[in-house]
Amino acid sequence: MCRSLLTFVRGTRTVSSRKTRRLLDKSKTFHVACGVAICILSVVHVSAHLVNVINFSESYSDEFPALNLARYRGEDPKLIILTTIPGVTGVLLVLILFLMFLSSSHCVRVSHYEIFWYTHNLFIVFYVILMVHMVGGALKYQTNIEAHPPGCLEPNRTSTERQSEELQQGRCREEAHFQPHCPQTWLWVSGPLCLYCAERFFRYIRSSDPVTIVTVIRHPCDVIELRMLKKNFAARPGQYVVLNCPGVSSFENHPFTLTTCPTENKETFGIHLRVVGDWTDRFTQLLLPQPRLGLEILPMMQQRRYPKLYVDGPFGSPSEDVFNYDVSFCVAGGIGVTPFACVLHALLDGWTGFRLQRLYFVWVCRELQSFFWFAELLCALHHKLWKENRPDYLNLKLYVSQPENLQRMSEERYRPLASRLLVGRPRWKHLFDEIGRSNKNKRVGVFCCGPKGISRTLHKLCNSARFPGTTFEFNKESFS
Ligand SMILES: NC(=O)C1=CN([C@@H]2O[C@H](COP(=O)(O)OP(=O)(O)OC[C@H]3O[C@@H](n4cnc5c(N)ncnc54)[C@H](OP(=O)(O)O)[C@@H]3O)[C@@H](O)[C@H]2O)C=CC1
Ligand code: HEM
Repeated sequence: MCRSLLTFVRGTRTVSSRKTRRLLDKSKTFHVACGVAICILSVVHVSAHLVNVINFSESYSDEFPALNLARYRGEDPKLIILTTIPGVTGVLLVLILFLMFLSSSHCVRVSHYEIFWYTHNLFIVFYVILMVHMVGGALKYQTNIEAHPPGCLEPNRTSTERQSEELQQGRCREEAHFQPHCPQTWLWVSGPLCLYCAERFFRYIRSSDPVTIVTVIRHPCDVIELRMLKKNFAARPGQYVVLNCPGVSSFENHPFTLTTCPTENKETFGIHLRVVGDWTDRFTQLLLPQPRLGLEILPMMQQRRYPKLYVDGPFGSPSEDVFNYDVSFCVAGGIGVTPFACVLHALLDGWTGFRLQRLYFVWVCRELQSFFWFAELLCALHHKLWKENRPDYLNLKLYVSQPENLQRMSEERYRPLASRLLVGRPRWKHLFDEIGRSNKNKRVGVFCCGPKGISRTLHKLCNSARFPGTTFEFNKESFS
């Protein structure tokens, strides 16, 4: 989960193979797998120690008192657990893990992300207690094996059986001595924990300066465009940032894909956010207070004062690899267009510098108005490619899924879009067949960002191998 480290690795050319780079997309999945494994193995560990504590109570050893955890034979196992360091810390670890596991379920993360986030940060307490868990010295090993070979008889115990030579051999010279195991947890935990703490410290320092909000634009269908400025901020198309606006909540951080990145000619970077929840709603009210009646020219002293805004990131995502295929097929659903908007801006700035030779771009929206979020950009790129004699570089299709919302894109300047406008949902199989036929023996990168239904359908089609001669490689966008 060291996002900045993963972003750095994704950006360097050290990881050049697509297969290895795709592993970077799986960082969160890998983490969840480890987290679930920790929980399952913790259940095994705890069950074993419950049997263990009963043994400690029932098999109290009079012969070797140092080995006992119970204070006397038959001591209540619950008392042993609640009055020893391994017992108390073990109970706390189970409680923390249980809380983390419950709060990191998908439904909690989708509906109450902050509950997940704050419970998940208990991991710091978890690791500290884990280091203390072993200091109780419950598990011991014998230190004087030579002087007291395991199984030999007490040195000062007379025994009637002391007849045979080998028994005489077996006699030991001193009592058995035992030593607690040295705690080794810190050996396993300190490396990853230091790496992660360094990552969080780096992110804290980097995001401590507020950004300057340069422009706020209201778009159709409840979308707000925000253009910002931040010293030394650099980003690549496809990356995302995490916003924190103390005016809304100091405790909430929300990820948004960049729709424009800083370039040599333009320092600002931008996002498009759809007002769909309480945070975006409150944030939008702070950015654009309710329009006043009529047009008011504010005196200089009352010019717009935007809320303080902090940006953490940028962080990498699969969409960065759109440029690393000869042919890429990008599918956007609604506001899920944001990662590809940045890609289109980069192509507009200069499409010749990339490995990418052809881009199929399908964008599905409920209302026609949504396409106006990036209509200028799409038309500008279309005209540039025609002017530079590569009209086949961009294959664009726009779908309005709710036909009743269909009006006309009547303005002349949007003609390139109007002629590529289709009604209803795309016929994905037909699209794949068309792309497969035009790109025989090619590896096509399929990128999807939007409602889960779309990515599931595309993922299945990519893995269906229905298109002989063309390999479709699925890359699902998510805030990794
Ligand atoms: N970087 C990232 O990870 C980002 C992710 N997103 C995600 O993108 C999504 C976009 O949300 P929103 O703008 O509300 O999208 P909408 O819910 O408005 O859906 C957009 C379009 O997708 C269509 N659609 C839905 N399912 C399918 C399907 N199985 N096959 C074909 N078309 C389908 C809908 O058609 P219909 O009208 O028929 O339902 C609709 O026209 C959100 O879930 C958001 O989380 C957004 C931005 C960035
Ligand atoms: C029990 C099962 C677990 C699940 C399902 C789970 C799930 C997740 C998810 C989905 C994220 C990503 C959050 C995001 O990107 O917004 C995450 C992040 C993280 N998890 Fe877990 N986790 C689990 C257990 C654990 C455990 C046991 C630990 C440590 C003891 C842990 C430590 C972390 C850390 C440090 C992060 C990084 C947060 C960040 O920097 O963004 N997780 N976890």
